[in-house]
Amino acid sequence: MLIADTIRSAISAHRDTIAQLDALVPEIERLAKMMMETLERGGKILWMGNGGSAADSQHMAAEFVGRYVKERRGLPSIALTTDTSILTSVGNDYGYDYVFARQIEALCTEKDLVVGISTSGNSPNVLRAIEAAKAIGATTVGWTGEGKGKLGELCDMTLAAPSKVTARIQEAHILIGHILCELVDDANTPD
Ligand SMILES: O=C(CO)[C@@H](O)[C@H](O)[C@H](O)[C@H](O)COP(=O)(O)O
Ligand SMILES: [Zn+2]
Repeated sequence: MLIADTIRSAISAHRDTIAQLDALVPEIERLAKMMMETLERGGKILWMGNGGSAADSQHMAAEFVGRYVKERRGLPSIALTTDTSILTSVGNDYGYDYVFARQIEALCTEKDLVVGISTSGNSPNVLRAIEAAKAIGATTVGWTGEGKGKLGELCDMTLAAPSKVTARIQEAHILIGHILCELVDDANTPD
């Protein structure tokens, strides 16, 4: 394929995926309300994922703790993907499947909302952490691709980006994340 065709093909697939997000408006609105309720009751928002979804987790926690656009108080949110000492010790001593679950056990309360980001919906370390969060009584949310995977069966709610391609799914996830930031900003700033 010509290089320009590869570029156009990626842009076109991205556009198709993003265009289909209109169907998710009610679910995005529902998740925004769940996040606002979590923060109002003194809970925090925890994020996890692997690879690009680890980067998304960190990106989202930074938007909450720092700021998105508007000036507002810092909002409690933690990416479970960042502490290399925890990740390597838990990975080394218990196995990679437990790197997020152990942090959930240590940090999560029933007031919290836990977001597991997995394009396949089947990453074992994310699944184990969601199981741990459910055992604690926290609210659980999955961001997946269109297949939803096992995460879709486990979580209280799932946002399934309408694509089977990891990169396109990730691109939809970060748009959804930014929309959520805007809604949470609006709820935490005076008119
Ligand atoms: O960013 C990408 C691909 O775009 C990769 O790093 C990707 O996130 C990794 O392969 C992940 O391990 C995939 O895991 P998951 O989304 O299926 O849970
Ligand atoms: Zn990627």
